Amino acid sequence: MAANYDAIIIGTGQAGPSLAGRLSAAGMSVAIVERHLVGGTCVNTGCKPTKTLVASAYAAHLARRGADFGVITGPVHIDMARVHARSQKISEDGRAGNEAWLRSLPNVALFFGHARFEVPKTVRVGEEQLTAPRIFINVGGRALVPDMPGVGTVPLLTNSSLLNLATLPEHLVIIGGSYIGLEFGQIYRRFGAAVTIIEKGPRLIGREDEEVSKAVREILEAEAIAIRTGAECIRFAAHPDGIAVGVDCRDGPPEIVGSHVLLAVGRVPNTHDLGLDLAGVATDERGFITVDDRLATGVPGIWALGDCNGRGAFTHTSYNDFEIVAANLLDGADRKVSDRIPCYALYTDPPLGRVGLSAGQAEASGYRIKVGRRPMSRVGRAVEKDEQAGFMEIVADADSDAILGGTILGTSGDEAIHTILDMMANGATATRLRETMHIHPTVSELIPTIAGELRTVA
Ligand SMILES: Cc1cc2nc3c(=O)[nH]c(=O)nc-3n(C[C@H](O)[C@H](O)[C@H](O)COP(=O)(O)OP(=O)(O)OC[C@H]3O[C@@H](n4cnc5c(N)ncnc54)[C@H](O)[C@@H]3O)c2cc1C
Ligand SMILES: NC(=O)c1ccc[n+]([C@@H]2O[C@H](COP(=O)([O-])OP(=O)(O)OC[C@H]3O[C@@H](n4cnc5c(N)ncnc54)[C@H](O)[C@@H]3O)[C@@H](O)[C@H]2O)c1
Repeated sequence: MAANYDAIIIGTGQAGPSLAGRLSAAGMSVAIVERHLVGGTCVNTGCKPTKTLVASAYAAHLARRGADFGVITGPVHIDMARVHARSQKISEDGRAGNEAWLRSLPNVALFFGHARFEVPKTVRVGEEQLTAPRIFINVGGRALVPDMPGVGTVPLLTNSSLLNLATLPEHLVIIGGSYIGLEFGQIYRRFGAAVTIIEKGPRLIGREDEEVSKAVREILEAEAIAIRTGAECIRFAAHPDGIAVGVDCRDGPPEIVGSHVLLAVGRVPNTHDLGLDLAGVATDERGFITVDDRLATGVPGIWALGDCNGRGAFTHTSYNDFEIVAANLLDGADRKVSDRIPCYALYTDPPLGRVGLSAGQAEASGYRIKVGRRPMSRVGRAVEKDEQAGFMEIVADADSDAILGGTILGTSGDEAIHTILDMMANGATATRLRETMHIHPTVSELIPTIAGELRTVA
């Protein structure tokens, strides 16, 4: 006999649990299913443990730089067991908190097991058959392990298995020069490992403008992280000293030998084993569930939220998906994915905060733009903290004065970028931004100044 609910949620990532909370508060009965750890990627193998490691790595970096600030310390040692235990504890506390909260919700049943559709409104979890008129899919994704030569013949790490390591790799070779690769690369270099980042594209974080890629590369190279871009013939083989990574067919040493190798070449959605065909739910060629602007699939009563719908790949986009679906279902709203302004941060040190269009993206979209830019070496707060790497940039429409986007690669860039985001969300012009008084001394206080220095790009 099938157990009937008002709603079924598959996955406890960044959208599912909050949605369970809203549906429960609205008086609905909810079954929420998790096959592994409550909290999903962000809490267990993503944001939370990595940002904890970023904080430990920053502490190590600052300790080594003590003399720059007149603070004389002894030699710096990293206790990897403690570093690891700290990140695990913060992750575990997050998971336990999420799980306890879910269990406390009235009319919400938490099932552990792999959920799979049998027909459009019925899901099987082990021996249980669950039925509901509304089903929300929040199954997230996992690390992509491409079929590169040598995969399967040597041990390769992903973000999940690297986070289980409580010891320091002697030489960590990272394949992929984007978010995961760059964050882990700087973290482990600061813990004392030799680090090589290998990117197949011509530059790091290839979605960003060239100036950003170049500045990030300089920041990492200044910490003695080796970087190889344009690596076209990546292959793996066992080596007496670890793992040999073939990196090039053209120039540079053709092979790099590492003690450990991390694959950071993107993510795949967890949609292949959900029985989506039995439910009639369509996916694209990469496995992302096809949704409309309100996150509904083509099957009435089934929605997809978070990384599995391909409309975002961040914790905040998944959470925003929850807000959109909940507002439309329960508050009579008409919220859409296309209403949100893209924003994200890369947690290197200094971090990269990004919102809206970059200068390159705005030009490619056909805008006539005006741009203001200032190096962090001309931002008082950055000078006082002696963290002067990077730059700040604002892009506006030269015709309408609308703010199109911003980039802050610099100390506190992940926070200060919200100044631009919130102005954009309110439809403010660059002139309004220029006229808004900010607090001294902050990184954000230079944003109005830059808005006053916008120059039209010929
Ligand atoms: C190393 C790393 C660092 C990151 N850092 C950041 C960051 O700093 N900031 C940021 O915004 N984003 C970051 N991200 C991305 C962020 O973690 C994800 O975008 C976010 O977790 C996606 O959430 P989600 O709700 O889509 O699903 P997930 O969090 O992936 O959760 C999906 C859940 O569904 C479960 N599940 C899957 N299939 C089934 C099934 N058939 N039955 C039952 N349960 C199932 C899974 O076990 C999982 O618990 C990072 C990611 C990684 C890998
Ligand atoms: N700070 C954050 O918000 C944060 C942090 C970590 C992860 N994430 C999320 O996790 C997702 C995955 O991150 P990611 O860095 O793995 O993927 P990504 O898709 O951002 O980048 C993958 C990189 O690997 C390169 N690449 C692909 N195939 C390759 C190959 N065969 N050899 C060498 N390089 C190759 C690509 O050119 C690209 O630079 C991102 O979409 C991001 O949203 C976010």
